[in-house]
Amino acid sequence: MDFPPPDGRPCRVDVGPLTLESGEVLPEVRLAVQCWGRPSAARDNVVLVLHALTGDAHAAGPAGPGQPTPGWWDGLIGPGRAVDTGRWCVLAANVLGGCRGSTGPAAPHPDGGVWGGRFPEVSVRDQVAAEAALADVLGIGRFAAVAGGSMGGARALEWTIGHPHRVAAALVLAVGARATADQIGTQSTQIEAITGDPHWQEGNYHGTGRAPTAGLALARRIAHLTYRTELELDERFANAPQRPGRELSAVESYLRHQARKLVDRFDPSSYVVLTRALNGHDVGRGRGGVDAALAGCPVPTVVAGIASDRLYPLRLQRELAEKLPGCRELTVIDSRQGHDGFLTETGAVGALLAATLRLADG
Ligand SMILES: CC(=O)SCCNC(=O)CCNC(=O)[C@H](O)C(C)(C)COP(=O)(O)OP(=O)(O)OC[C@H]1O[C@@H](n2cnc3c(N)ncnc32)[C@H](O)[C@@H]1OP(=O)(O)O
Ligand SMILES: N[C@@H](CCO)C(=O)O
Repeated sequence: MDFPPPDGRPCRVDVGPLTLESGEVLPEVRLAVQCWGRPSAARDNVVLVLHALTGDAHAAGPAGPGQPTPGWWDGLIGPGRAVDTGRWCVLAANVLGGCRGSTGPAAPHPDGGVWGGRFPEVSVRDQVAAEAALADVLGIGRFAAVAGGSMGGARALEWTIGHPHRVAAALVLAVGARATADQIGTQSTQIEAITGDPHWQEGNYHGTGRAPTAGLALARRIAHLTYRTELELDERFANAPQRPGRELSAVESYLRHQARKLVDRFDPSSYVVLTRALNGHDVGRGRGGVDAALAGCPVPTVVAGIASDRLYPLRLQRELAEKLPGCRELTVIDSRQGHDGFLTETGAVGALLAATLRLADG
């Protein structure tokens, strides 16, 4: 098949059927893809960038019609940028289970309806298997690099452990080897906010005119608090009201705004499917445990975390750096923005990408 256009134009790629970790088979998997720069004849200069929970294939470029957010690593990808598209070809795909063009609960079922509540549970490993099938279809034997933060970091790590021969170098950012009790605790609370919404309808709400948007809004508010820091929020909002004399606090207004923006661009059942996948993230599953899985991974890797990240604290990246034989450096990003630093700290993330590509150059 032809490679996606080099100017970031969205396209969809059929990657065929996929057998999931659970044994269930998804009969037709399609991934929404964007690409910047041209692949070499050998297709050995392709860098796979992996988005986080609510991201999509739009890693670079502005927001626009049909594209509600600017690229999540915009500023890092392009001519002369950290990932120089004069040299590298950058590929991004919306994750399996997502709602931005890839096969997921809001996508068409082969019977002509919508998957809805019939969409099976997928794991981070299944998501990587779908990306590996995409690489097969596009004729990419080995990525020059895979890179991602948060859920994108979980997939980057799964790539290096599950498909080490297909990755020359990796950036694993703001993630750990498995979900922690704290993450599962807050994330399962978010899931319940959605599935407990009277409009949830067992996930079969598409086309009914009623969707669990109140649940999704609540989930995002809970999540957003875990993405930022106590200090940042207090410095920005303290205990101020949104308007003098009004009851609504500024931080509440801010969280409502974040929630509204997500509700406008994201499907609640995708949020549930992807959050469940994150809750099940565990590189040690079926591989003799975390230590054995990490010890068997030779891929040259840059590991990084954010000092103020309370969702994926630094101890998790320290563990990765200690136990991954291929880890070349552990970088700590100093940011007041907590977990979201993997999106907002452009300068530091650019340096990490540059370091990863130096590893790819051998
Ligand atoms: C994984 C992915 O990559 S997904 C694609 C990109 N990510 C997202 O869109 C995820 C959702 N957004 C975010 O998580 C964050 O906005 C980030 C990480 C992208 C950016 O963070 P920051 O630049 O620090 O933005 P911040 O958290 O301050 O939010 C700014 C918004 O809050 C609004 N805001 C600030 N204070 C208030 C308030 N008191 N009341 C209401 N709204 C407020 C601002 O007007 C601004 O609105 P806008 O985004 O509509 O322009
Ligand atoms: N802000 C990010 C954080 C999750 O890692 C997102 O919405 O995907």
